[in-house]
Amino acid sequence: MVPAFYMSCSEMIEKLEKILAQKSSCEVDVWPYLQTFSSDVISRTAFGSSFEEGRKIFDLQRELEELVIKATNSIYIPGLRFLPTKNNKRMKEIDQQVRGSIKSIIDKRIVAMKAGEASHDDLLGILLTSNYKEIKEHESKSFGLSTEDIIEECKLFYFAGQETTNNMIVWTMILLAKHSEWQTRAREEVLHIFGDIKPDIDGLSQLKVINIIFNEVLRLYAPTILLRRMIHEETKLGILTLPAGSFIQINTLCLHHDKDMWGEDVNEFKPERFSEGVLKVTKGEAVYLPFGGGPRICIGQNFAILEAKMALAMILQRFSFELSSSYLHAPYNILTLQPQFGAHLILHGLKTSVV
Ligand code: HEM
Repeated sequence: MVPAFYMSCSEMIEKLEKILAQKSSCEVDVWPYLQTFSSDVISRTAFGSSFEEGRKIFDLQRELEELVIKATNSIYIPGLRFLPTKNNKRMKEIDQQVRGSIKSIIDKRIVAMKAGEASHDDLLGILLTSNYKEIKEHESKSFGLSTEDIIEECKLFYFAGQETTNNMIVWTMILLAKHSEWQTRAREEVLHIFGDIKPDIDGLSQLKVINIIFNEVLRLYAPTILLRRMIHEETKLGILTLPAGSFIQINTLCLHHDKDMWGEDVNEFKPERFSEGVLKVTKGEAVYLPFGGGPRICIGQNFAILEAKMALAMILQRFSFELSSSYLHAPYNILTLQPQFGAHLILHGLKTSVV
């Protein structure tokens, strides 16, 4: 996992350094670079050796996501989604291409697995190996996952893990660009722990300032702002009685911006509120849910935090940054909470040469 984070981040840094070239500073919209970074991380961890094929699949997934966003933003006409419009045809085409490509990777892996050659250290390898064992144990294909299930798992992994994590990193960069004192503190911590060497897992787990910065970023700009639940039995909630079968939505954004809970400075960026831990500030109440809660809590939260720490540590080692005058602050929620017009920052190259 960590080598995948490092490799993908090095590629991103290289591109940013090329833009800076001989200049000491320049304006860059960092948002697309962060999107490619988190997408590459997921391709590498999901498909390992089949990374390049995975990357193509995820490019298609991203195109599909943009078409879904376009459809969501247009006027709702009942039944429109069944008509053969240009958008609908392309969405169908992409879906078929994605399924075909994942299936071809799976087929190749199964052949390699049977010949004892497949790698087991990526998501696909782990899924296929455990599935193979399950089917073998029960001597029946009705156990384990079908190829369709595995395709869906790979797609879910991308949707759940890519956009959310790059949202978190992009809002962190925007907030640190705005609050230079926290950017300085974060960089001091990174340089104190890693100096100019490559970040490793032990060092990443020591990053305390960056931890509280992430907590505050996830409070102010939680990437997933709605949690959905179906109630299975009649439930009392305060003065309400909710019948079985009710569908409820919990708005994380409202919880995270509740003055009664967080105080008058609720809308301010103050990472120090988390300095004694999440439990202390929430007093044990379920009012901070960036990763959801209960049995369906996000399974990728540690993955996401580690990935974001690697990215931020490497960025802070190489660049300082501030908001550009062309940055427009417009958080908008389309599947996840994104900066609508990108993240235009002025990057300044630092003189550290990291190995
Ligand atoms: C900052 C990054 C992330 C945020 C804010 C986030 C947030 C969430 C939230 C709010 C949920 C719903 C939980 C609930 O209903 O209680 C969720 C579910 C999920 N997340 Fe994440 N996530 C992030 C990163 C990731 C990553 C990197 C992965 C995979 C590598 C991932 C995989 C999943 C999966 C598979 C689920 C569904 C779990 C289930 O239904 O049992 N997430 N995430």
